[in-house]
Amino acid sequence: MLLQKKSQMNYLVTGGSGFIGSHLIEQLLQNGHSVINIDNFDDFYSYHIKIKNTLESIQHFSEFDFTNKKEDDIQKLISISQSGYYKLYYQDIRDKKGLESIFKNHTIDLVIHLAALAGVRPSIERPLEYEEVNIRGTMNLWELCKDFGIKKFICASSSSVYGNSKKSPFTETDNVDTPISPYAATKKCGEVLGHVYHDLHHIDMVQLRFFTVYGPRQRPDLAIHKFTQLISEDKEIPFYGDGTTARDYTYIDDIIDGITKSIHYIESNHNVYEIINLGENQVINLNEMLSTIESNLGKTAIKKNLPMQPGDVQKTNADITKAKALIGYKPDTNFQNGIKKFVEWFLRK
Ligand SMILES: CC(=O)N[C@H]1[C@@H](OP(=O)(O)OP(=O)(O)OC[C@H]2O[C@@H](n3ccc(=O)[nH]c3=O)[C@H](O)[C@@H]2O)O[C@H](CO)[C@H](O)[C@@H]1O
Repeated sequence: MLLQKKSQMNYLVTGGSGFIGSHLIEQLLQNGHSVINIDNFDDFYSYHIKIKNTLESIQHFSEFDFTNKKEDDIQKLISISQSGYYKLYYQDIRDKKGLESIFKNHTIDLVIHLAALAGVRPSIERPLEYEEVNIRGTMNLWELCKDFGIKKFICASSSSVYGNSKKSPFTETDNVDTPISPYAATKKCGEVLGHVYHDLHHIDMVQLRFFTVYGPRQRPDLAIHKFTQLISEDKEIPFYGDGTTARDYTYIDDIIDGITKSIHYIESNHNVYEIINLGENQVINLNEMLSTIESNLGKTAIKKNLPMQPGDVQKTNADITKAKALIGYKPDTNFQNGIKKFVEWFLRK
């Protein structure tokens, strides 16, 4: 269980049972802070994975006996995870009343908002739900920050806001008026509305543009995890396009470094509104990504070639000059090492 350390700050993390959130909470707790986790255990992927993420984030390593009744399992998780330093709320950010009772019960120094409906391609099927969660849900949090006087907010944005920009690498001052998926548009909208709350209500804000994050606990729908799973089961992988689409894949430890440095930055400065790219500034195409996984697994993929998917951008590449200069961001995981660590985790889990 948790180390009982002196608490320094009270952080509210939304989406704290997800991939990035659970790593962040683990780090914050290890640094002696108190954390409130709000997560709705959305069925975008199995709640079992989110329960395991949560337990790992609080360093609870005993077996969890799943009843396979979601509500019961989550209640059990809540009862074993609560401590003086960690509180888990099974709560949807669309439900403002529910959120309000949490804000009433706690003194919160800073919100780190990671909860979202993620995934570019599913957003084309369910655009209204993406709007409800990613825009209205986010506004609910800002409304409550306004009402409860919470002045520090870090928000997850995405490299997808750059759309099919031909300019490379992408800098924060580039025009991002041409997103190509509902998901990307909701993230851009979050940046814009966030500025309104900063300007009108003096909420200091950092918007982090994450570039396709991977590593242990990666979401199972993201290509690196999905390919690794399918190859290991000798199943076909859906391979979109001709293999030339490319991403600035970012290792989870570097993202956590970027978030914790953003926390330090926002806590030490006033009147802040910043958009910051968090990537590696390293472009890997789909062919290279696949061959790196294959060589780490010691297996060859069975490829099912499919057309490029609507909403998918051709290439991403983060200019991280601003992140380095402003917050001291220092990513240091190259793709080969990152995949090696990911596959080791995958084979262990
Ligand atoms: C450029 C962009 O929008 N990036 C965002 C997007 O990740 P991505 O869409 O970049 O991540 P992904 O892992 O889904 O896809 C990576 C690469 O794999 C390809 N692929 C994917 C799945 C599959 O079954 N077969 C296949 O070939 C896909 O075409 C792409 O070239 O969404 C994430 C959240 O969900 C983050 O917000 C990323 O910043």
